Amino acid sequence: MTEHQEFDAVVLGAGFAGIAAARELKRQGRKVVVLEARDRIGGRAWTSRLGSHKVEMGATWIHWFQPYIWAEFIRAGLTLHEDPWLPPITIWVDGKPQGIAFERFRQILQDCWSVFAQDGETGHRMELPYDLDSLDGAAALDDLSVQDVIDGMNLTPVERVAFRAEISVQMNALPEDVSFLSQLRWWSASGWQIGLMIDCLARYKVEEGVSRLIEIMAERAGLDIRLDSPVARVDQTGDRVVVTTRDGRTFTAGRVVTALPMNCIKNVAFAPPLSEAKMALSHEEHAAKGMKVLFQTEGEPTGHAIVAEPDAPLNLINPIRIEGETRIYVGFGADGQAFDPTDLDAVNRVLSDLHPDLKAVAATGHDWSTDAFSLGTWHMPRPGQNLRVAQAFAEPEGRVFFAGDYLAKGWVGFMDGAIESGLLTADRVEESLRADAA
Ligand SMILES: Cc1cc2nc3c(=O)[nH]c(=O)nc-3n(C[C@H](O)[C@H](O)[C@H](O)COP(=O)(O)OP(=O)(O)OC[C@H]3O[C@@H](n4cnc5c(N)ncnc54)[C@H](O)[C@@H]3O)c2cc1C
Repeated sequence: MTEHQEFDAVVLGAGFAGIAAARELKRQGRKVVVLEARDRIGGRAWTSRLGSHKVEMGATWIHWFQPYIWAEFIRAGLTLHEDPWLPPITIWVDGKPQGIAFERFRQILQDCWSVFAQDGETGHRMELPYDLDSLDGAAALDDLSVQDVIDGMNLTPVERVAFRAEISVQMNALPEDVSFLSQLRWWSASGWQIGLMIDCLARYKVEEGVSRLIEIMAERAGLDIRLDSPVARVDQTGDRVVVTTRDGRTFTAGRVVTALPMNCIKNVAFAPPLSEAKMALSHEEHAAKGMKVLFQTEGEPTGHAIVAEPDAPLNLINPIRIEGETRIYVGFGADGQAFDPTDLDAVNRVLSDLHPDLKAVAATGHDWSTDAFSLGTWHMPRPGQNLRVAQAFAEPEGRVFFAGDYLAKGWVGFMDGAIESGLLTADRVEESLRADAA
């Protein structure tokens, strides 16, 4: 193909960060194009189906504590769905299942989190979620792993399983692979209370689906989006940047917004090359490469919630929709390769090890970790990566700017953080385009 076009800005990636950035720039009167590798927008937010039921393969839950996504949800005029609370919980401790009441489970988590994040006499370890720069001893907190801190806690066997399982679900990774600071940031953003944190992370979702939400954002802005357009190269020459797709089309602009997942940046050739610090982070990747499976059961009298150690193929399952005799469950595990979530037999082998009465009649999921356009699930910094990401991506590289869930000041690894980053980056791009004209 020989297509060649001129723009004020080219945005790479049509996830929430890219769509928010493109919309903002278009509102400033800029000529913008969005180049998206997939045949749909939304990136890691993708509403699909399990039989006749709508399910979220990626991003799901939103909350009014997440100001950017909440504003979009309200403006879009969509409907809130509340997921049911946990049914009777079975927790696996020392290889044996035992029942635990939800209130007791929640109290264990609150107590463990309070010790973990050192509230009480010494105050919260991180008071201001949006202010990493002024956090005393941030580097030392970032260098610790979640497991390093758990090792210093004096936990009973039940507490240990409950806390490690819950925090592994949040991280979609093992506790030894994730920075302590990553989880302090989440705890701080959700008001230092377990009830609020559960509400923020896994209670309310968009009935029509997150795909519909981002489609409304793009449609209302009238964005020029080119699907099936994976970007191969970004060349900065003089005062222009030339973006080349894998099929040879070129798009020239004054600025480029790279709104790709951090893990995918390495797969685009930049000339001049990006800083070593940026490339090193993209090659190291963040830690979340876990499992999300959705499955359907029929005719269960009460339903099940199951909690197991992080190294189990699934360490938390819970029903998220009940319609008559039908239950739709979600399950999470730290290893995205543990089994194939689209293979019903494989799913049922895993479920039967967790509870003899659990049998799925349909199942689905998406392998985000080997998907070349995500290479992971939600952004989850490894030890040391929170500060390194903030430093490495603080400045653009010439005319190439960066946005994504990994660059949020607040909700890192969320749709909210992706929008926050897209908006702030668009402001910086606009400022620099105006400086050109001055
Ligand atoms: C299983 C799962 C569960 C999640 N649960 C939640 C949740 O409940 N709540 C929540 O808020 N968040 C959740 N998230 C996280 C959320 O999906 C992300 O934080 C957010 O969608 C990231 O937006 P983004 O724009 O930064 O990146 P992305 O959505 O990944 O967008 C980047 C875009 O770049 C495209 N791209 C990649 N490479 C190229 C290339 N070479 N050329 C062109 N385009 C390219 C991709 O296809 C993609 O569309 C979840 C994610 C997953 C995977």
